Amino acid sequence: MVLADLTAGAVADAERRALSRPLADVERQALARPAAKDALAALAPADRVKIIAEVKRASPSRGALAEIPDPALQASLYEIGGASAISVLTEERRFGGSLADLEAVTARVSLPVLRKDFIATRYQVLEARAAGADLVLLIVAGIEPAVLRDLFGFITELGMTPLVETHSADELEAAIDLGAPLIGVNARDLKTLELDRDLFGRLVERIPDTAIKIAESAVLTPADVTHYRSAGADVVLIGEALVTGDPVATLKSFLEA
Ligand SMILES: O=P(O)(O)OC[C@@H](O)[C@@H](O)c1c[nH]c2ccccc12
Repeated sequence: MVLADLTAGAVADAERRALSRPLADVERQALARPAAKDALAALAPADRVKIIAEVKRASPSRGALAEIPDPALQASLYEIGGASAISVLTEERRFGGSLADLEAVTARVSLPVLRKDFIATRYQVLEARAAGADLVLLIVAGIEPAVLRDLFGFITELGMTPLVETHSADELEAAIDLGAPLIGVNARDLKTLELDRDLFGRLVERIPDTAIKIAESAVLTPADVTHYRSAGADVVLIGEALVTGDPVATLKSFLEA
């Protein structure tokens, strides 16, 4: 199962980092950071669709996408192009990301930044804040309910915003039970890597209007943005199209869709 392997790998990598950077140190660095940015304000529903633009080098389903020698430059182009928030993939093994990428991006942009990884421990959450992240992804299918609840509370306590990702009606129920303010529906099933572009449209009516509705994955054209927007997405999260094309021009065409 891809998702279980990705999560186990990400946790093992974090445990390895913890040998040279103990939790107490990361915690001190996390607490020394200026307050996290207000992601809910940045992503609040508006009369136009909003975009979370992702720094993404590769993925298990799509292989290598782009080298991105300067992730901070990539993110600053997203900011210029009109993105409302930035996502940085920090998973190393299959997505080619790193915490260094996250730190470089948070140092450069003024938009809220999401740590996109397979988060299953408090240590990883502290790493995110220590690197300047404002949001942290939690994948419902990737962690036990008790861990999901604990990490959701911990992220919130640290002043960050959890983005709770779902891929089924049951997972959506779990996100709603938590009171998640940002709910994502990923078109990609992280257990099989299959894509279901219509999943968002089927699940969206179950999401309460108190939550911000985010459609994730598989946006390659302006028509894909329109597809999610007309289904009810407040926000779309886009990676591949922005790293393989001109980021500013692509964002512009998506925002005008
Ligand atoms: O590159 P795309 O198809 O535009 O997708 C971006 C984003 O949705 C995808 O990277 C993603 C969504 N949820 C995830 C969870 C883990 C890793 C990656 C993801």
